[in-house]
Amino acid sequence: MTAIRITDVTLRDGMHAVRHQFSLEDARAIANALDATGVEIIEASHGDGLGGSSIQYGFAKEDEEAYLRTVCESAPNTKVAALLLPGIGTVDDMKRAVDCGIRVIRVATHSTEADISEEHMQEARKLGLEVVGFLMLSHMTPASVLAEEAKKMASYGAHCVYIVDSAGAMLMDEVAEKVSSLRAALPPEVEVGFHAHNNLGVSVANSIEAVRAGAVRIDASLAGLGAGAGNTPLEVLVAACEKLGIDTGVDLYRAMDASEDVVRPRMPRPVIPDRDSLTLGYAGVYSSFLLHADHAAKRFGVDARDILLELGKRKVVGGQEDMIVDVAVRLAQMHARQTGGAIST
Ligand SMILES: C[C@H](O)CC(=O)C(=O)O
Ligand SMILES: [Mn+2]
Repeated sequence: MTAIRITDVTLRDGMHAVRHQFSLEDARAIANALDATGVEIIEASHGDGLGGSSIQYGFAKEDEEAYLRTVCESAPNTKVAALLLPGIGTVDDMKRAVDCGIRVIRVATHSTEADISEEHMQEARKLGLEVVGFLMLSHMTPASVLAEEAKKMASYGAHCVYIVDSAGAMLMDEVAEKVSSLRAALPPEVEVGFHAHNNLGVSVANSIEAVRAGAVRIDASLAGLGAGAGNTPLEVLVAACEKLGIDTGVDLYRAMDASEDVVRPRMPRPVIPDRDSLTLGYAGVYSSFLLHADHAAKRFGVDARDILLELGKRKVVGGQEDMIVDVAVRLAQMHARQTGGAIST
């Protein structure tokens, strides 16, 4: 029987969907419920990883250490992971996270920039952490280049490297091609993982396709809570895997109950492919730009879809959040020129 290892990202990617406003009480309740499901790893941190709480990415409600400690204490049977984007989070942030109890670090870079993960991965290995590489916005990068980037991460000490569909822009054939390319390029002891966003409504299908192509680690979140139209819904993935004879180690009823009773009541808006989140997948834009684009659209009186389409054309990557306002202002100026009106701010 095929077996996969699931990492739940409700308390990290889900933070984007709640503007990083989970309280310690929310963290406790969700971590507790996840612990009971049997999921192997829970990722927790600001949506943009350690050190992400800032004017650029949005301030978190709670202090980072208090948040991590709460999750670790509330999930005693589960390994806790933190995300780290070099340049946002530092080696010191990682050491503090280890003091709080994390056992896995996931180091994320743009899919052509694995080299900036070297220092963080080597330090993580010295700290005895399980090390995962995260190649973000993988839809922008050809399979052969992703394989070379993944090999760099493996040489820095990664135990696993992920294809990350940050924009939810990939369909099944592309997932199969890119996951197989990593599987063929990496040493057998280095695992391949897959992280989906549901912007085109195919996160579960893509995740299954990834497993068929050789991925053994898959990300998911309760009720799909995550950036854009969310991540692969954990409970749906588990049900689909059971039907296909894929062992996830997760209790289906407990995952359903955690989703329904603990996470859905905490969702400020439905996490679905609506007109704006669908545009992310269609245009190939980083899912965590959604709420920033919605905010800029309201502020400058333009359509969020026009902002996202323009960002897609410009191939904007994570860290360029300030471009969202830039594009919104330009669209508003264009509109004002055409109608003879003024720009609202
Ligand atoms: C920082 C991003 O939210 C990481 C991630 O989950 C993705 O790229 O997708
Ligand atoms: Mn994500």
